[in-house]
Amino acid sequence: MERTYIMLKPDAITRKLAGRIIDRIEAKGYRIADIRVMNLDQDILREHYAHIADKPFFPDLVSYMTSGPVWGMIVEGDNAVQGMRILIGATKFEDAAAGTIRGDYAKSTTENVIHGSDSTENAEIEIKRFFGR
Ligand SMILES: Nc1ncnc2c1ncn2[C@@H]1O[C@H](COP(=O)(O)OP(=O)(O)OP(=O)(O)O)[C@@H](O)[C@H]1O
Repeated sequence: MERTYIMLKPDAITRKLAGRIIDRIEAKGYRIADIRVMNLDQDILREHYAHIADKPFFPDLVSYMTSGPVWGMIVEGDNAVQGMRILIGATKFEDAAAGTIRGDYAKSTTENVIHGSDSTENAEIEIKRFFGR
């Protein structure tokens, strides 16, 4: 059993896609072990996105991620980290395949609906960051 940190981003919530996305996660056999509605601030985003904080698109990313609440989730299952990344699809909007969550719903590379941890190590760091455990 593995766990990963998944976050439905503000556009997923305002566009009322959360139910459909959670359906796909559960249909794949994963379990939502915890869920939390949060409003993120600049400080936590600087920490979470430290690897891209110097990129030119970072200010747009912060205004997008603070534009409304996000739903943070702990998702559990076999190979959950890699499996969720496959279900989510590519970061680049134009590369996200049809049938993946981003391929079907993302409107741009920034407004891309969902986040998933990229390694088991980062999953544990992110779960601690957003759930404190
Ligand atoms: N070239 C870009 N232009 C605009 N926004 C970008 C770009 N690259 C990344 N982003 C935004 O920053 C987020 C984090 O980028 P990262 O490179 O960590 O991709 P990711 O691991 O697929 O995404 P996430 O960490 O959200 O799961 C992306 O999900 C996207 O919202």
